[in-house]
Amino acid sequence: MSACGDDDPRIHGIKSKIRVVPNFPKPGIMFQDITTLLLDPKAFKDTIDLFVERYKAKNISVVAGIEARGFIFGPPIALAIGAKFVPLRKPRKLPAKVISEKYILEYGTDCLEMHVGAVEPDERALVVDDLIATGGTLCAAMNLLERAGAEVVECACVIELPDLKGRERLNGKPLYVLVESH
Ligand SMILES: O=P(O)(O)OC[C@H]1O[C@H](OP(=O)(O)OP(=O)(O)O)[C@H](O)[C@@H]1O
Ligand SMILES: Nc1ncnc2[nH]cnc12
Repeated sequence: MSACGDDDPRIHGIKSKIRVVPNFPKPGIMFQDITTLLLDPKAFKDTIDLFVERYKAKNISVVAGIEARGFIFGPPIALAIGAKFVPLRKPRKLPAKVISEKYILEYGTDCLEMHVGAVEPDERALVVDDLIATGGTLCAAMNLLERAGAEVVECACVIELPDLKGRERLNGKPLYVLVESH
């Protein structure tokens, strides 16, 4: 599911504020830079509002945000829909007992961790990040939540790189994005 096909006038404004930086952090990568979106209060608010409108009546109790850029978009969504926010962090950042999931990136490998006890069995979870590329990060995030017994209702990203076919790694779990970049 994507809002790209919608005729919501806010989508064009959001897309226009995402800066594309060629060859960062490696040759051949077209880096989608959301820091320029954050510089525009209307485009940033429109981004949050679109997610809040979609999720406010879906009975979601936990928004899980992926380090680092999911920490920008996840908390305002969580506050607006009345859900708790759970950070999914890179290794050795969380101080208490964690569960971990390794994954492969477009440009390397990494691991996500979640605090044990942050999520209760049967909670309804939304996973938030800025971008889906290969889908490895979202897949690891969903695995963490499901290992804790939560139901992942949907994943939500600002940007999808559809050419990398990340959706195919989500095992049929719905993904909602605002803009696509080819
Ligand atoms: O779909 P995938 O191929 O898994 O890639 C998507 C992930 O890559 C980026 O994060 P990155 O790992 O660069 O970390 P950062 O946000 O800490 O810079 C992005 O913010 C996503 O989390
Ligand atoms: N092209 C890209 N731009 C920004 N973040 C990314 N994460 C993985 N691929 C990316």
